[in-house]
Amino acid sequence: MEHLCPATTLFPEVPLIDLSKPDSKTLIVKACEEFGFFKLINHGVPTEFITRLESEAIEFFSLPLSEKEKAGPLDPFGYGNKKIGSNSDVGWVEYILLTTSNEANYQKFSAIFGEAAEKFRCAVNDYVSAVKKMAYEILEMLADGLKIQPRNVFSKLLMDEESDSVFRLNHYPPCPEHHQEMNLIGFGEHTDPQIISVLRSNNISGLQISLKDGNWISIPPDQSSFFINVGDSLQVMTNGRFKSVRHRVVANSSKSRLSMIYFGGPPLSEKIAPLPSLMKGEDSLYKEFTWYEYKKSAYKSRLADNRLGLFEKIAAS
Ligand SMILES: C=C1C[C@]23C[C@@]1(O)CC[C@H]2[C@@]12CC[C@H](O)[C@@](C)(C(=O)O1)[C@H]2[C@@H]3C(=O)O
Ligand SMILES: O=C(O)CCC(=O)C(=O)O
Ligand SMILES: [Fe+2]
Repeated sequence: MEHLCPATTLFPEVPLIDLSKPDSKTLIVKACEEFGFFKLINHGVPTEFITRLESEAIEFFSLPLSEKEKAGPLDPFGYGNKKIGSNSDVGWVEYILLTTSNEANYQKFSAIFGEAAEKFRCAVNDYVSAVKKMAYEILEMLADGLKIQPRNVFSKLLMDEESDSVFRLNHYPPCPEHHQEMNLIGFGEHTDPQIISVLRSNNISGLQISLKDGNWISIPPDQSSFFINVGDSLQVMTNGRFKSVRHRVVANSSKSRLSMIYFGGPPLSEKIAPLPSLMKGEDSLYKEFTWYEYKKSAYKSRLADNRLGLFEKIAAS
């Protein structure tokens, strides 16, 4: 099990974006360049969708393990416990992974919940639809802030019917005492492979992000806000101008953390390459690849690996 370096105590403020303010598109660009991460308020996602999904998730994670396991094994969707991915990564976490594009996932849940599965499905659908809309808006503000056209250059990839997006519910149970001196990892450090991730958690701490200088900072939780991560694909599309943020979750000693994350990805056939309008005579830092190729390689990697390294023209040191 991984040991953690302590998070620094002196840290810069994580950018706070108020979607209702007119200057937010410039601030979003700055946040994506400096941190690859920001906190979002006045987001427009109805609180009712958030609380309904949260109670459905609590209900599910409170079931006996033998019941929850009926929604497994991960293939790669369904219920997972401690194992993350298929390459020996583990964390103090249990979770549900779902595609956002087809309903096949839910068959596993019908087997356990019967008719109650429909309630769960509706709660996920309402929440994901609202969060997607907000993600489109952010991506369009990013295009405006970068002064590139068309303004749907990023958002159209998530809007596409073939968009390969994922939704995840993570539950981090309190970490038992005999594990505490291990400084237990809930979810090990990594970057998200997709374009953008939209994270919402309950009021329990644990999320940390890595700054450019390699120091880790703890992100105070806020259940009424969202946290946005730049993913590897957006890093490539901006030719490295935006950085995908390394982040991790530390297990809490006494309370359960619950998070819900929408990972907005492009269609599998999409070429992921720097946008010509952002290159201004520069060379691409990356070799050409499709999202399918990147994803295939990502799923063979360990959680903490630098997955983009393989696709950089000058190999990462
Ligand atoms: C170890 C792994 C888990 C992961 C697939 C991978 O091989 C490397 C990337 C991991 C990650 C991180 C962000 C998301 O949580 C996730 C669903 C994704 O798309 O990439 C996970 C993958 C997973 O848990 O299956
Ligand atoms: O659960 C969290 O707060 C973050 C988890 C995460 O980074 C992920 O699932 O990719
Ligand atoms: Fe992540």
